[in-house]
Amino acid sequence: MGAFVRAAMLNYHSITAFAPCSERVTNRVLSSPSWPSAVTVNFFTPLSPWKVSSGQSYRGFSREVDRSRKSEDTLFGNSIYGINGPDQWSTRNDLHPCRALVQDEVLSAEATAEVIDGKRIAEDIRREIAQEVMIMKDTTGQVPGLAVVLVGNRVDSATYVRSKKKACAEVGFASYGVDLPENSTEEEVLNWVRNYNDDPGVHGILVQLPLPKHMNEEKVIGAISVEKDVDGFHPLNVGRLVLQGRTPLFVSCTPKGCIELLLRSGVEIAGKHAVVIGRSNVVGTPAAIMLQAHNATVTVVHSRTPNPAEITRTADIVIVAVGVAQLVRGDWIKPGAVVIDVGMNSVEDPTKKKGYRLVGDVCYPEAAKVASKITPVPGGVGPMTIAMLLRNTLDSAKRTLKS
Ligand SMILES: Nc1nc(=O)c2c([nH]1)NC[C@@H]1CN(c3ccc(C(=O)N[C@@H](CCC(=O)O)C(=O)O)cc3)C=[N+]21
Repeated sequence: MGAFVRAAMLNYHSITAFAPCSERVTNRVLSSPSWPSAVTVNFFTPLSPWKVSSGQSYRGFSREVDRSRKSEDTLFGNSIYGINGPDQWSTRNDLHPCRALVQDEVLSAEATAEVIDGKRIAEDIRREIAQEVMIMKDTTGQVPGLAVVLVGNRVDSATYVRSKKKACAEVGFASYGVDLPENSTEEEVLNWVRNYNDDPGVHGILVQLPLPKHMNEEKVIGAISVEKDVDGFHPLNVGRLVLQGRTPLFVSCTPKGCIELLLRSGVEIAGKHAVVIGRSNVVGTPAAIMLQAHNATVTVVHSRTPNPAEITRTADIVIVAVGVAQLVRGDWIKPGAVVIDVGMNSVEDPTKKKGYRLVGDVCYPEAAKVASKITPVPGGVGPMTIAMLLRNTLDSAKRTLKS
């Protein structure tokens, strides 16, 4: 072990390593019993596009590591499969007033973009679904059933689950579900999943994410029957989405909702340059694959992209899903581009009754002056996510009843 590593180890809560030694170093340090159970590991590669200097806050691959979790080994895999690390966007800490940094012509322009009304489009889809459910009930005596597994007491999760159940009731679905306490075991959650897997009245199973920290999400999602994975999160459905010609049974609801918004707003996708900002499993990555399948040329911009604004400015279609309030400014958008904002960030707002309001990942007042079409937050992608969940559940029921 070199002097550098020894020096790093003196600081018991943080370790910095330079690839390619990082995996060896971190594993060695973390397996040492003298280390506290949680440490922060920073590692840098020769490709890191920023400089490291002591005492300065830097954007390294910094990660809280809990040694009690076995499956976290992959966090340190700087391998041919890629460099693992969290996505941390460096932005100004305070919510900017949405105007300071853009050019004068953007500031003085009118908001000319057509608003893509996700709420209205989602209502149309729900009406179509309700119609089909009525026919199904008349002809087979059965209706689609959705089971929602909620674990823990996150207020936002409880709200989402409530709106999903309400949406189910409105279109005539049967709704099943269980609310488990925060301290439930993974085995209990798995048992509920298996129970719904075997229940012929259940056509779709949704395990609300995130799960409590002591559970392995991958394992729980993997336990959902592929035929009932209406979230499209099961690795088999994801794999089939990626492989050309292998149609997945279900596709993740949020990116599916984005594509549906584009199609129903008359936006041509084929031949266009689409930029997807964000590379998550649930939105960015599947959205990029789906745009490609619609013959767009796709660029993925992420937290390590050195010039995100410049690249995004070349896009005809922009889908943003990073979870950073108002990251995308008006001057990131090419005049006439179509902007789909997946972000849902709650920011303090004393003028509101609740004390907060929702903003997207796009600075809407700026972007609406440059784009030709744009989705609002709320009332854009959010309602479409729920509509696509209902659509997936209906498709699942149709598939079962046919076979
Ligand atoms: N297994 C799983 N599947 C999910 O699909 C899933 C999940 N876990 N965990 C959490 C996220 C989040 N999510 C939303 C769905 C609808 C709105 C929505 O309808 N939003 C409205 C209202 C927002 C409001 O006013 O609070 C809107 O944007 O207009 C938002 C967020 C699904 N998620």
